[in-house]
Amino acid sequence: MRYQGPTGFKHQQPQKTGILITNLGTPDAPTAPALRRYLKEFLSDPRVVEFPRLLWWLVLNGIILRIRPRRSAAAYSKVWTAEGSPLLIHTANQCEMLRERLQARYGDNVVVAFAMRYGSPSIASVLEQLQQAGVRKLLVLPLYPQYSASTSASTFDAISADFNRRRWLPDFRFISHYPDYPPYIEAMARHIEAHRARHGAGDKLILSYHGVPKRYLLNGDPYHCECLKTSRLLAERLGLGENDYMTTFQSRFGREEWLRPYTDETLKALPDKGVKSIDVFCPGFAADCLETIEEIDQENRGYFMAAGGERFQYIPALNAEDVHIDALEQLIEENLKGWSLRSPGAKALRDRAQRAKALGAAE
Ligand SMILES: C=CC1=C(C)c2cc3[nH]c(cc4nc(cc5[nH]c(cc1n2)c(C)c5CCC(=O)O)C(CCC(=O)O)=C4C)c(C)c3C=C
Ligand SMILES: [Fe+2]
Ligand SMILES: [Fe+2]
Repeated sequence: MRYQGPTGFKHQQPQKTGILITNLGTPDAPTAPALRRYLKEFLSDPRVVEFPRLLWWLVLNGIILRIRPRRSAAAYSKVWTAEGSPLLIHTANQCEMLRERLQARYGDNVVVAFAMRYGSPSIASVLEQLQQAGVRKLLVLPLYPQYSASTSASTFDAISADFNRRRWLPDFRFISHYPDYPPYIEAMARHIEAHRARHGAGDKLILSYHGVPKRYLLNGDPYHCECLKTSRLLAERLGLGENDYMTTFQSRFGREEWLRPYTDETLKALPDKGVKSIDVFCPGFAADCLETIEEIDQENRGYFMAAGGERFQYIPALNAEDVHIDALEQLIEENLKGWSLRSPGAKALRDRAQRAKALGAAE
C-alpha cells in the first residue's frame, strides 16, 4: 500500500486540533556515539549544508564524523544535567505549560505535543501519535523566531515528508517565523528588564544570533534581515540608542564566511574599545542549549574576560518563563482563528458511525 491510512481508525473518534511545537533537537547523550548519530542526521540535511551532495557526503563521512563527535561530546558534557540535555528539558517544559493553558480553555479538544527536527522525539513519531489521537487540524510552531531555510524550511520538509506517505492529511497551518511579533518583543523586553533590575545593566547589550553562511543571505534567505529587525524592535522597546546595543552572529561551522559581525571576534575586541561591561542575550534561541550555555556563557565569557573585560552577564533564554509562554500562547491563539475547537457532539458522531456502517465500513 503506497499511502498509509490511520491505524485502528474509529468513526466515532472525536476530531481534535493538534498543536505541535518543534525545535532543532539534541543528541541522546553527551557521548561520541550519540553525537555521531545526531550530527550525521543533522549535517546530512541539504537545508543545513548547501553543498554538492557527493562532495559533502565524502567530507562528512570521511572527515567531520571522525573528528567532531568526540569534540562536541566534550562540549555537551559541560551543559548536560541529571534530567538530560537543556534544550530537551526546556522544550518539554514549554510544551507542558502550553498544554495546561490551552487545555484549560479547550479541554481535550486540543492536543499539545513537541517534536525535534533531529533526534528524538522525531517529527514522524509525534505526527503518528497525533493522528492516532484523532488530530484532524494541525498547527505547527517551530520555535525559531527568525526564518531561515536551514531551520524553518527544514522543519517544513520533515513534516511534508511525513505527509507524503499518508493517505489522510489534516488541515494544516505552519508558523514560519515571528521576528517582529509584538508579544515576543514584549516578552524579551520584560525578561531583560527583570534581569537588569536584579543584576544591574552593562554598558552594552550584545544580541547574539546563531549564524548561517553569508552565501545563504546572498541567495535570498531572509534570516539576516529578520535578526536585525528583531534587534531593532527590541532595542526600541528597551529605549536603547544605537551605541547601547549590537547584533552579532555566533556558532560558525566550517571555513566559509558566515554572517558578520562574529560574536567571538566582537567580544575579544570590545574591551580595547573601552567597553568592559556587557550583557549578552540570544533572541533567536527560544531555549537555552549548547550554543548559549557553553558557547556564550562559558567560551565567549572567557574570551571577553581574557581580553580585559570586567563584567559579563549572560541573560538566559526565555525558556519556559511565564512571559514567553504568554507570547507563544497568543501566537498560537491567533493562528488558530477560524478553526472550531469543539469536536462534533455525541449525536453527530453516532450519526456518522451509522452512515459509515450503512456503507459497509468497519466501525
Ligand atoms: C553546519 C551548519 C549549521 C547551520 C547552517 C546551523 C544553523 C542554525 N542552527 C540553529 C540552532 C541550533 N544549532 C545548534 C547546534 C549546532 N548547529 C550546528 C551547525 C549548524 N547550524 C552544529 C554542528 C550543532 C551541534 C553542536 C556542535 O557540534 O557544535 C543548537 C543546539 C542544539 C543542542 O543540542 O543544544 C541549536 C539550538 C539555528 C537557529 C540556525 C539557523 C538560523
Ligand atoms: Fe546550529
Ligand atoms: Fe557552537
